[in-house]
Amino acid sequence: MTTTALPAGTALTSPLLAVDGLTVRFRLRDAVVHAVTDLSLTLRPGELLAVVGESGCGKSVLAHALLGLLPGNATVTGRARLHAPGRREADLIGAGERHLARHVRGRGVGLVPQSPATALTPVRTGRRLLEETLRAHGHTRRDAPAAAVRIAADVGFDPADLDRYPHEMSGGMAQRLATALALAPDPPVLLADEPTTGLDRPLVDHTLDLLRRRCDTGAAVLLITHDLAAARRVADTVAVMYASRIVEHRPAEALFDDPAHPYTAGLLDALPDRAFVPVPGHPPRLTDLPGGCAFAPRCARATDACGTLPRLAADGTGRVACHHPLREEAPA
Ligand SMILES: Nc1ncnc2c1ncn2[C@@H]1O[C@H](COP(=O)(O)OP(=O)(O)OP(=O)(O)O)[C@@H](O)[C@H]1O
Repeated sequence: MTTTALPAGTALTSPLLAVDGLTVRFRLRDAVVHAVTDLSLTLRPGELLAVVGESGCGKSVLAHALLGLLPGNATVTGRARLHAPGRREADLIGAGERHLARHVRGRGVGLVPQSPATALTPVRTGRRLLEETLRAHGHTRRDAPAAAVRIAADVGFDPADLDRYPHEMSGGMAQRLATALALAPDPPVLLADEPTTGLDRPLVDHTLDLLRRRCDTGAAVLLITHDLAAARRVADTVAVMYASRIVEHRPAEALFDDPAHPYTAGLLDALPDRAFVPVPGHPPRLTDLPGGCAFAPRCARATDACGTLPRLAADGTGRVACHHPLREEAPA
């Protein structure tokens, strides 16, 4: 298992969430999908960690593994522990469904799902969904209605639309309702999986600022996003995933100004306000990963050394898994 090095600049408080060596495999009839491999990270109070990477690299599976939401063909190994203030430490991987449902999902770790339209119960209005969630988490029958209106307004959902059913909502409205539902129990850790999908620019910024404010009051957010501009706007730390593994992890400013992994540099070069050149080639199939560095076939810096798997090693400000990193610092 990889040791979790703390990116420099991260506060030295105890983590709310500590993930160590998390690995997820899906069994298919004639293959195994390597969806998440030996993934270690911590999330501290006040930290907004953005997890970025191309489609299919394992970001959503990571979030679902932490909440015990994977289907029956998944095997999950490794450790993930939630240390919420004032509560008993929870083992997210070893805990049974009953414990996760009662004590972890919602109140300990909230999830803004990637496809809210399919996650929302279709036969209840937005108001009913929100009020029921609030009442399940300590609000009284009397104060839940006002709290529902307040939370809806906070996420930019017009309270006048709360009596709509999910199928009467646009994708963006469903997205905001899903965010309101995840925030209603006030969880210390929030996993937000592409929470700005379907929103126009002002609402994207509104949602990102809302997540930032949660962290500023001591909660922690793991933001899964394709949108590097979003990560740059609000993240304290960024973990870049490639083909199921973290390949770089460091404070956002250092990562955006001075990336070490050629893949990170490629993602940044693809931004419209930079070179606007996509990373050449395609990610490998997760059923057929090479033994060495999975990025090597797309990497201009690859050499024979890349035939062996690079270790995710600490460097000056964070961690990188590369035999030929772009930064000056020698691995620590
Ligand atoms: N139930 C499943 N059975 C088999 N493979 C699965 C299953 N669920 C996910 N996968 C595979 O796991 C890999 C990681 O998927 P994941 O949804 O985490 O990607 P992602 O990085 O979140 O991508 P996106 O940004 O497109 O959502 C993909 O190859 C996906 O096809």
